[in-house]
Amino acid sequence: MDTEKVNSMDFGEFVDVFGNVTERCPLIAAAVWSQRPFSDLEDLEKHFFAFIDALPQSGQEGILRCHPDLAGSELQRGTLTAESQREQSGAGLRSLGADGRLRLAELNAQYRARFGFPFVLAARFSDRTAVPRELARLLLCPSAQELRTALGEVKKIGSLRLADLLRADPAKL
Ligand SMILES: NC(=O)N[C@H]1NC(=O)NC1=O
Repeated sequence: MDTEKVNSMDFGEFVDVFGNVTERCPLIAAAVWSQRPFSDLEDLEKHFFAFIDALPQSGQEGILRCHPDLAGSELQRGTLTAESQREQSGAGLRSLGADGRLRLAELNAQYRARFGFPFVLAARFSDRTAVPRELARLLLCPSAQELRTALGEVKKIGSLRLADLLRADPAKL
């Protein structure tokens, strides 16, 4: 899909296509549509990220809370969004054994209790061994930077999703 195609999309089509660039936050795509025309992928991405950066802390935490747990029950049930299901499955989280799932559930719960939002990590840059290791590491870090770190992961996920969409044939979306 080229930039011209993106710029020609009406509001409904744009939100249908880009609504899950940020997991379960179609409002961001709805706002970004008003910023067209976009010069290229980088420009489009810049608008998504600028929207996130401009939110108050409560909005940024809201974005994090829209993310499903890594290796949570939705992954096992297959009820995640298509993107999330692919990312988590690709990282091998679906094939974790019962012990691995339990350990991650415990770490996810500790993280949520400590920071007040769920642990978010770009699964496509990770795997089932690295996810619990990273979670355990962050639990020992000072909390001041954690919101910024987590939003960095949201942006990595968004970048990869945007790149996939722009590579895709619009007829197959
Ligand atoms: N919690 C969390 O990080 N969820 C996600 N990460 C990712 O790459 N896909 C997700 O659903």
